[in-house]
Amino acid sequence: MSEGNNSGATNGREPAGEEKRLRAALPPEIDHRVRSARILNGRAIIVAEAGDLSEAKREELEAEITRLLSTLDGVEEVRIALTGERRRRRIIAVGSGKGGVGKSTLTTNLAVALAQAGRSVGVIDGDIYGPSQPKLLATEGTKPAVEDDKLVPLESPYGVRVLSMGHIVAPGKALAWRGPMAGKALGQLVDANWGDTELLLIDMPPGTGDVQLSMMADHKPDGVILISTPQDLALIDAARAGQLFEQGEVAIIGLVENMSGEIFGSGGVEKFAHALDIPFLGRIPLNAETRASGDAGKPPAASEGEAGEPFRAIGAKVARWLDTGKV
Ligand SMILES: Nc1ncnc2c1ncn2[C@@H]1O[C@H](COP(=O)(O)OP(=O)(O)OP(=O)(O)O)[C@@H](O)[C@H]1O
Repeated sequence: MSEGNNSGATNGREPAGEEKRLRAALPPEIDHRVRSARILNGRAIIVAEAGDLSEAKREELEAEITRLLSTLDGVEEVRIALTGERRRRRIIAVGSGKGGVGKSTLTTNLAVALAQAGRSVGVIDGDIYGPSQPKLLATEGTKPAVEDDKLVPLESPYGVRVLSMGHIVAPGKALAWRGPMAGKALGQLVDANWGDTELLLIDMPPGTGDVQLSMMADHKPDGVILISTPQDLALIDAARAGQLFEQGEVAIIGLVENMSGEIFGSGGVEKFAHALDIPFLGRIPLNAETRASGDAGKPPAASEGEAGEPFRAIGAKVARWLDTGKV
């Protein structure tokens, strides 16, 4: 299938430029499926991944690509090859050393930002003892259905599916659970009927306890994002959490600084990331709107405002990591 150097003859454009031009005509939710795009003698040839799609959805995808590319200059015909390979669902854990550093807020908003960029994303609230995703993703008080012994994730209003222990057990009840039981409960959330969800973000409980260990044993994440505030103590704990994942051979996608600003300072996390040779993913300022919209179940990443911007930027890096293994 490699005809790299004789493609792009049309209009004298470089092949790389042609690929860019074709892909730019596709919305992100289609573009991220594209594995190659080129023009050969007026014919646009697109290879796209569709293993996770039903037959009807594959046809829709083909029709949409054809419709969008047919209008481009120099494209007389569109040929599409859909690869049937079913993509494996990816799991990314969001972890921190300390509680209260904004791990849940990051998980929610990252999920929303990635969903808006066309990914099919689910959130699992791994914080069995203090679940916050039902509130953050506006699904409080809703119970998931069970089909064939599996939980059916809830659809949040933001295009992200979600499952939390908070949807299943009465508030406070899980507090009495011992580690192994909590680990098992988390396993049930991961093994739920996630359908065509391609990415699961797991809001991990803080620290390095039993739940983390059983997660590594049973549902090893593909990567972990660590979050910390700029204070030294939080950073030291974050490094410890990072070590646990590293020992489990889970890739560290990078470190996020939260609550940057006058109170906690700014930039400390980036320096720390460099020192540990971990990619730095970005900085989320301390922002009253971020707190208020979290409490109201309206993630900032769901609207166009400034408070959503850092999450979109981090989301773009995570998307790159998913596609290329680098941020
Ligand atoms: N950048 C920010 N600006 C303002 N408030 C924030 C920011 N990030 C998080 N918060 C607020 O800080 C509190 C703790 O955040 P969050 O629940 O996301 O942290 P966590 O690390 O998940 O905590 P826990 O370990 O308790 O689950 C919440 O009230 C949240 O709204």
